[in-house]
Amino acid sequence: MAGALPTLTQEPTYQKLQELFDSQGKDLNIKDLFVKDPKRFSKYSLRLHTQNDGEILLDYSKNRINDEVWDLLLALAKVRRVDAARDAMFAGQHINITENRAVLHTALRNRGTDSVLVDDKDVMPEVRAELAHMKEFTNKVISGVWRGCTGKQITDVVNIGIGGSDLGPLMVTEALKPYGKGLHSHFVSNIDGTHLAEVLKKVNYETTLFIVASKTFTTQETITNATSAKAWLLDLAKEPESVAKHFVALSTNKEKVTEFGIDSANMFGFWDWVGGRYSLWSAIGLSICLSIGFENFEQLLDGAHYMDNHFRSTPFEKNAPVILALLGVWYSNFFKAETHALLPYDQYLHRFAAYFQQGDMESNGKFVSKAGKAVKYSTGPIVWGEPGTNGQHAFYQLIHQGTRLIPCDFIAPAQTHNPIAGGKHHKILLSNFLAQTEALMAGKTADEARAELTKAGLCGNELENLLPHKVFVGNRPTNSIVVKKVSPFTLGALIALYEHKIFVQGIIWDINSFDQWGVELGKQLAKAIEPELDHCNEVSSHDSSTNGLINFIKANWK
Ligand SMILES: O=P(O)(O)OC[C@H]1O[C@](O)(CO)[C@@H](O)[C@@H]1O
Repeated sequence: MAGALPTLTQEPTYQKLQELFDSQGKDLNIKDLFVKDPKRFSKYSLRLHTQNDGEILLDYSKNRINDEVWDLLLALAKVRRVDAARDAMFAGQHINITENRAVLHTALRNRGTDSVLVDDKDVMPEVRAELAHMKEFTNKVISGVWRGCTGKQITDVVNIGIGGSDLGPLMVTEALKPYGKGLHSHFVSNIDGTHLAEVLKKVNYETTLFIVASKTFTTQETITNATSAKAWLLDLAKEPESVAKHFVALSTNKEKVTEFGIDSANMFGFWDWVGGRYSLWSAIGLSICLSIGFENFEQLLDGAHYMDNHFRSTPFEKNAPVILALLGVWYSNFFKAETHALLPYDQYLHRFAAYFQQGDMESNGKFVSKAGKAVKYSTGPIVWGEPGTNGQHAFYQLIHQGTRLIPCDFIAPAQTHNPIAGGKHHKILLSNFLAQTEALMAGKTADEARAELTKAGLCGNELENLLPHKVFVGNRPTNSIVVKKVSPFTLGALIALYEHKIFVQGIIWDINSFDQWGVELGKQLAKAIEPELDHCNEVSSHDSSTNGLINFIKANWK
């Protein structure tokens, strides 16, 4: 067993990177680098050949890196033993140390014949059995064999879950709408009664299937929403037996599912080695199956498996997740970038950034190392984004001319599912994507701006006053990921690409990317406050702000 690693900032390769950053890295200009090296695009881009859905292009040439920086970043991945950590994950070791669990969402999409061992037991037979159960159920519902309590065919599916039990299924269902099989999908996550109430207004109890998705089956929001949905059904259907026709559960907790009143025959299971934010590949993906059909769900798994193999077997310099991770480290730790934008140029991917807010921020939003020591460097960035071109008309001003450095990933499909107006919309969309990455990189100099203003007829003070506002400093880094089309396969590959990027960063930062203790404190305090809202007396047990807020609400809410 190799010895312990030094803390990241004591790592000689990290220190060399710091020196390189100080001496030249911080001043690298992407536009100049392109002028100096006509082969920059081919050097800093990758084409991944998939078996059936075309190539995936990753262009990372518009970054503030040169060969020296890049070699050192690749060396950093090596000295931080990313390869050993990756192999430990795939081998089912208990890398989630604070919960003493394996991390094996990759087993859920292990499409080969290999066994995957967790504590010396091959988990693949159970994984395959659960997939078979999902397939059987999906086919029954879509074909109309499974019927509601009055004999009518199911038309609407309501997934009740939150966090990983909501965001993944919702994002994928939206992304793959063109593959829909005709059922209407709805998602209820928020404890705010409005969320459930608005969905219930749209559905008919006779034709609605509720999927209660919760790994633990103890999450307050989900159990409260599911209980209210069950009461709504029973109120209309009158018969307790109707629950069996209209409720299924996705969980690791059989006991709680039964306690809730869902027959274990209508339960789809998974395992503690599937983290919530990595669970869309498990039974948690049932709402995806019902939306796009089981074959397409399998394609999604195939795409992720393809990326798993790429991550496992490709040298770091050609390894897409490693490349994205290292670029993120370069900007977070050396340029001190605070955020990272995900900008899909595809309306179907409108929940992609929201999905990876949990994927990234719940994984890498940690301030202590695996050994429990406070780290002295930045870890996970703030992840955000909206689809293009909406973002352009909202926040791109700040990306282009603000005072902060915001590395951006642009994601675009070469083909659209909706080539309306003879493909005009898609052509405009793609032109915007291409123009944005070019503009962010190249900027506009004062001379260029001056020439433009002069051409427009401005001169004298008027020109001089406007000039500084028209300058774009450029040199804003972007990655571009282009797929042939957003298909189940390419989407699966894209999601796995980001999952592994997050993994690699967690290894470099020496944090546990697989727990989420940071969500617990608020939950604990909410439990204490809830009964206080019922008391008639004013509350005085908290700080004066919290007391003031509670007492104001109590005085006004009825
Ligand atoms: O699936 P469950 O157990 O209801 O948990 C939902 C979500 O709650 C969290 O534990 C905390 O937000 C997430 O990690 C998880 O995805």
